[in-house]
Amino acid sequence: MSPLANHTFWKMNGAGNEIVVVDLRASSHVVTAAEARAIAAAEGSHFDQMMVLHKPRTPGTECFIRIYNTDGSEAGACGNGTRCVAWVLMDGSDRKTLTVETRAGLLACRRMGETQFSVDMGEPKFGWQDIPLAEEFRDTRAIELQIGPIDAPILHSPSVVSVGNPHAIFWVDDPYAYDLPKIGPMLENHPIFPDRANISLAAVKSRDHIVLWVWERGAGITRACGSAACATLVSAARTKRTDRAATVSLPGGELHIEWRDDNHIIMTGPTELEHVGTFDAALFADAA
Ligand SMILES: N[C@H](CCC[C@H](N)C(=O)O)C(=O)O
Repeated sequence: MSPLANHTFWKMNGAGNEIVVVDLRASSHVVTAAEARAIAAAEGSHFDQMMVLHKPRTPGTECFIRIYNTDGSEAGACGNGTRCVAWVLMDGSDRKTLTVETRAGLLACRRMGETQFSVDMGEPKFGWQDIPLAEEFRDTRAIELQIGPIDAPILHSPSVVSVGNPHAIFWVDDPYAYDLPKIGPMLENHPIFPDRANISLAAVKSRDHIVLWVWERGAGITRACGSAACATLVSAARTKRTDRAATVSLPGGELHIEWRDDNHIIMTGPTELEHVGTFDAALFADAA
């Protein structure tokens, strides 16, 4: 029995990151920011990210995905949500691989187990204009950015990178020792980030283990952020803090990230189905 088949709405999570998947491949409707906010606010359809599937734009892909944050803004990448989409699209078949498209490009997905999926998140971009930053920084392994008193900053010198969306990673001993719900919004909206940024606090525990807590652009604190895990691993490897593969422990679970020699980042992790339904307005008031 395939648990996901014959529906157009799925409430899922990826390592605790709350994901709604909506299939609009049979429709030409494009969800507006206001609609996304209303769906996020309704009981039964709350999400950190909503993955809306549209008809494919590129031959060989299953769909074009629009990714919405809780605040209605759109993102180019969502690692945990992409794993959930892979499960939805592979469910009920013996397919093990498929490709989807987002604003950030094509993503190849692979089934690794019943509910375990890998996504090729593509290549990181380290150039300041690509992230983007508001001013030139030649070296994005550590940029001049700090909060707190000038002579005793609370956080400083993050690594910055784009993995389809912008990330800043601050290296700390214990992520949970900081008031991220308070600090996060200030850094997310700092003028150095013209498109805002996802803000991570990362503790390197060993060459292959990182503990991570994330304030997400447009969504706030989440229990896991796949693209942040990717951004953190490549930044850690680039600054010689870790090797090129590591387990990243987030509040909601663990992701395995590998930065391959061909420069692609492979993220592997769990997905979970919470409930299914049909995409119509009534659903959002009372999801089964
Ligand atoms: N939770 C996501 C990231 C969502 C993207 C986002 N908050 C943004 O860049 O606007 C993930 O698993 O990768």
